Amino acid sequence: MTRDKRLPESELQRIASDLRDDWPTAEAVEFTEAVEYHGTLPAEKRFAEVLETADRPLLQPRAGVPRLRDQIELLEGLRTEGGADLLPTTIDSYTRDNEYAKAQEGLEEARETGEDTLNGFPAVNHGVDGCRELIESVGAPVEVRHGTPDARLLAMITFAGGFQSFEGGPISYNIPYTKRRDLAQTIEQWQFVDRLAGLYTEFGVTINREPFGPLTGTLVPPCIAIAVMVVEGLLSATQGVKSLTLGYGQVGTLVQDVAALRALQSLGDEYLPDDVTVTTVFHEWMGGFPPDEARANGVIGLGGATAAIAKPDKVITKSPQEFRGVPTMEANAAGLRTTRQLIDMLLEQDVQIDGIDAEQEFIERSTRALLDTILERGEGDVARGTIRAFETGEFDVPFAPSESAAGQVLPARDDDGRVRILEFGDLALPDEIREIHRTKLDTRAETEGREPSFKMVADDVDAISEGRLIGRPD
Ligand SMILES: CCC[C@H]1O[C@@H](n2cnc3c(N)ncnc32)[C@H](O)[C@@H]1O
Repeated sequence: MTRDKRLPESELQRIASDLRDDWPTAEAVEFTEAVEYHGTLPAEKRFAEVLETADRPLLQPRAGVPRLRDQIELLEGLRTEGGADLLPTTIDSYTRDNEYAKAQEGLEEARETGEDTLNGFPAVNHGVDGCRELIESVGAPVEVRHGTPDARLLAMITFAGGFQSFEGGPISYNIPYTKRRDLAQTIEQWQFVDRLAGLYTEFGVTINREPFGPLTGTLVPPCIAIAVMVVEGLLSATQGVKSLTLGYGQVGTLVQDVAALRALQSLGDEYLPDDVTVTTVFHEWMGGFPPDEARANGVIGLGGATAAIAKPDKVITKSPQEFRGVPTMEANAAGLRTTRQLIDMLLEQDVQIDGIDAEQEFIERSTRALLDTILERGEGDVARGTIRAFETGEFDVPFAPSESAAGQVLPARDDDGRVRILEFGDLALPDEIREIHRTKLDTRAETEGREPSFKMVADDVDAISEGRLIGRPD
């Protein structure tokens, strides 16, 4: 039975040795040697230290191409042309599905043709030495960004390869990313990842863990996103992780985004153990982008402005080519500079906005209601409680492809553009909270002369890519 219990070292070793059979590059992973290797890295490569000592929000893009030299060139370009403070390595989608043989084919084809045949960096195929060459060749700390439900081998190899930050979690990389993965199974697989990160930490190499805050990336109610972050943070902390960056995806409504980021930090500090350093990361809008690059820059600029007011520890930036997909280095660098411009212009201003405190209190009250139910369903065990609450629908994520989630929750924006809940399903929110959502959606319905309905949800999903925030009827 899945429990929120620290994985015994014997279990960690057994699983690691089984995983070695999954791809030949795993042979090179040797824990003690890897700890020594990390010890040779200079301070400016230590991810947690750079993040946790910064005096302003740090900027980090997403970026991943198949070949090692190209990845090095790309990351150095984003650092020097874009001003990235922290660097990513976005992993390809074959690797995310543990399809290492297909990733190998793609890598070999990329090497033959010079084409980017994969949509990311196949770190398992590059192996420990390839990862180390990458880490040594770029001028900033690097995080593994991916979307892998079973990320155990990827963690083994990238941790040994010098990476000191790793995105994802058992809910945030299951519910939004897969259809049939069993939640209990992904919780256990991520307990391995977190125990390995915890073990490196105990040997003096702090591995930063970043649960994936945006979830399905479109109109996710802040209380749901934050509840998932706290749950994944608790599961990681049990395994010995001491550096946690909780994430949140911009919804585009300034007051709600600032309130949500403040609630995220406050609830993270409250629920997670005192010896864990909790930081926050703000993902610029993860929904559909306008095709027009000037408008796309406007969306990115709003993200920068929001970050300047809310002051998260980190911002994941977007590019003006988001509508098209994977950006060029130049466009990705431009997204970094646009964000930086807004932050640098706004950061020192004393901006007072009414309504943020009230929204933050509402978000915190709603998040606590969800977390209380999860802990109650698990009789104090957050792993068990999470599984049960998803089974009953008391915990749920809108638009989730996963069969582990009921998928009954439907969000829609209120008259102010803030994300509210139209359909609750069995979500564990009490009536007085549900009433507030309904009242706010009724106000919008009155303004628009229509009933609150799924049509509002559909209109809101496309609104920003169409250049506005709320999907008002024409
Ligand atoms: C949750 C991830 C979605 C975002 O992740 C970006 N993304 C995906 N793959 C790459 C890549 N290989 N390089 C740069 N950005 C990438 C997409 O554009 C989107 O914004």
